[in-house]
Amino acid sequence: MDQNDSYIGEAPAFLVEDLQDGPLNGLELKNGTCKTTTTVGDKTYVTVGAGDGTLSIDVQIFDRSLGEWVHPTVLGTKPLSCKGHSAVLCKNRILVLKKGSKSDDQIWFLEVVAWSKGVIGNAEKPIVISGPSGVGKGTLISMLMKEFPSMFGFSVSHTTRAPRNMEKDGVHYHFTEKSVMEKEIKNGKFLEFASVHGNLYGTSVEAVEVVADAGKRCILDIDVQGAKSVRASSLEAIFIFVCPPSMEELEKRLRDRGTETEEQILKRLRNAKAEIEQGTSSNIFDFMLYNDKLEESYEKLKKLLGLDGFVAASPKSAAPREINLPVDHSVSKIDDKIIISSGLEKEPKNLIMLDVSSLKGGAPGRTRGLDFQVIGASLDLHC
Ligand SMILES: Nc1nc2c(ncn2[C@@H]2O[C@H](COP(=O)(O)OP(=O)(O)O)[C@@H](O)[C@H]2O)c(=O)[nH]1
Ligand SMILES: Nc1ncnc2c1ncn2[C@@H]1O[C@H](COP(=O)(O)OP(=O)(O)O)[C@@H](O)[C@H]1O
Repeated sequence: MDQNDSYIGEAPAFLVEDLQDGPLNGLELKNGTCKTTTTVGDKTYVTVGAGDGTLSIDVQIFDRSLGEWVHPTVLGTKPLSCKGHSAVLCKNRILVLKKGSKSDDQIWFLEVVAWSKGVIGNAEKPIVISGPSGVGKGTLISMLMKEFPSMFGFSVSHTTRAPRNMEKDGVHYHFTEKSVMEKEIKNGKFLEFASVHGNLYGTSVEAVEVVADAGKRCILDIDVQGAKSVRASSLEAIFIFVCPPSMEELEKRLRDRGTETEEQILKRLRNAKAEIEQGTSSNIFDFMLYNDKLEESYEKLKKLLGLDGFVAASPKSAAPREINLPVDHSVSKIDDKIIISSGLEKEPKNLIMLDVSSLKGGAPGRTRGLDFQVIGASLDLHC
């Protein structure tokens, strides 16, 4: 087997020799340019990349107390292939710097053991909107997205229910077979999922990441069980519960929408009572929004989100700053600062100082709150 061809669970002899020499935090192994080791307690995490840029980064764990390799289940979306990588331990997570990758794909965190992409700066909290079927969640969200298209993005859920006439796969939902979705749930694809009105619904980690990566604030339309799961997750969000003015009005809206069978309407109305009870009595939600007169409710929603008086055409907040990571580099750590220096001896030393003191969020999702400073002139910095 080639030295770059090791798989999780298989321990090439040279690697074991390297590992038994003692902790090698963040150093690249002498025998394998694309493997890095980081020791956390008894375990040495070996991140294995490919030198030829064709394989993605894998994780192997060597349990030093047992002298054995452990087979890890690694959650989260894996980083794509790169031309090698560096690794350094910080704040109980392993910071992985990818070489030769796009500027928005260079920094990753391996959170023992789940991947989360490192993003410079802070994004606004996602918004979770819940409420009974027919109360007007979709209508209010559409109004918001229409008025502020560059500010908000919709988290496209997966569901096993059949599409309605006007619904498009990948836009309103990812319409999925039950067996496929159950398998994906087991594989850790979902941030949350629930059985609602007899069908499975779930928010994939990717659905939220895609919106955040586009620099937009994510809106999730999910039921109360889903909101409860998100509350318990690492995703920090604002939770809004939409209430109908009365059960009669809710029934009227559901019937007038004309998208459900009589059986489905009755099921949704039965479930609405429990949802309203839970939504209004639990501590899950930060705000209650009574959707009586639509225009008034929409104005209230904008106010909750600090958008009243906001001019939609005004320029977006400053674009995120990007690091231009030198392909050849070495990494060291002083307190909460990671020092990345250009590895080329002939070139003047260029330093990037990555500040990890304000890290927020994490797997599954994105680790935010990174800041950096460039010390040295010749590194390209896109601002
Ligand atoms: N937990 C969870 N609930 C979801 C998700 N997507 C949609 N829902 C909820 O499922 C319920 C039914 O949605 P849908 O079939 O589109 O019907 P509608 O609410 O009448 O438009 C609603 O309460 C949605 O908020 C999801 O990803 N997770
Ligand atoms: N404030 C309101 N007053 C009257 N009808 C409304 C109001 N809000 C929404 N509707 C209508 O009620 C129906 C259900 O709204 P919808 O947004 O699909 O609900 P949900 O997404 O919560 O299931 C739609 O036909 C919509 O046009």
